[in-house]
Amino acid sequence: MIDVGIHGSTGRVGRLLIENLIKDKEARPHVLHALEDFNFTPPKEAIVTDDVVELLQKSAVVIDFTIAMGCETLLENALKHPTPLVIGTTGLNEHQQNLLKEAANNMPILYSTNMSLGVAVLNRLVELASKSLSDFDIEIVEQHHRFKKDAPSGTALTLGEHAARGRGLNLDDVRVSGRNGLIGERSKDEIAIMALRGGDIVGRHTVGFYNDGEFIEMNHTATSRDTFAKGAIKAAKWIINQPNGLYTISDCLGL
Ligand SMILES: NC(=O)C1=CN([C@@H]2O[C@H](COP(=O)(O)OP(=O)(O)OC[C@H]3O[C@@H](n4cnc5c(N)ncnc54)[C@H](OP(=O)(O)O)[C@@H]3O)[C@@H](O)[C@H]2O)C=CC1
Ligand SMILES: O=C(O)C1=N[C@H](C(=O)O)C[C@H](O)C1
Repeated sequence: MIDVGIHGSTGRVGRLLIENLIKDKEARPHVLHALEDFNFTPPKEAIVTDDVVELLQKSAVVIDFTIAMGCETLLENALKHPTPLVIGTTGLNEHQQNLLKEAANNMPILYSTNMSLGVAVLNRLVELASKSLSDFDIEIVEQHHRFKKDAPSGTALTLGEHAARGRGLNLDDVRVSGRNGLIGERSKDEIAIMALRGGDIVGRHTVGFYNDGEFIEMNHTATSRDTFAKGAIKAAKWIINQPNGLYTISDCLGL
């Protein structure tokens, strides 16, 4: 039985991780890290703690769905207490992304801004389309629920990175985050990533390739957060058998 630790246990995804792990035959929710009280009843046999070191020391693998600062704390402590990690938290800044790469020298880490198979495939399709449709303008729109704290979504940024890579570009050099006022004509290489927030949208991403006389739009819509929880649990079972390094859900899915 794989003893799974959850960082972000009281969250929207954390709760689903617990619910799925309770039903799992190979893994169990063993250590639940929580800063605030649960708004549901956690499994009585699980260890509940606010100590991230205890979380790392008593888990065979830790799954993190928190916020960027929480993920940073986990990574800093994991450097001293190496443990296989599955990280889904988005909105990581440059320092936190570098910390992730440093930690991956000491333990296997799977980091994905989206744990669904559908988005993993969409990333590959976007990179191919970007390369093949070299004269098409690329625009990305993401839609999420009103509670989402970071923007644009990590998924949208990853899609943008694949689109840029398809044209030999660096997303940081060509990304447009908003348009307002007399901004002039659109440049050929720019890739816009726009965020919409409202309601209970789980996650919807549209990548459009627009040219004179025609356009293509590729869309992924998540209709249940369970998709992400199931993907993360699959990743947790996989990462514990990997050598130290930084992996994505595509590695786990064999894409
Ligand atoms: N990769 C993927 O497939 C997906 C990624 N995500 C990402 O996962 C993250 C969480 O999403 P979601 O579950 O909706 O968010 P929630 O706000 O519902 O949950 C966040 C969790 O993090 C905890 N937390 C907050 N601050 C800290 C901290 N400093 N240290 C430790 N824990 C902390 C909260 O605990 P408390 O309530 O006690 O403060 C809560 O349990 C986001 O970054 C989101 O973008 C979401 C879905 C899919
Ligand atoms: O916050 C969310 O809900 C989600 N966040 C992830 C992201 O930022 O891409 C993944 C998914 O879209 C849901």
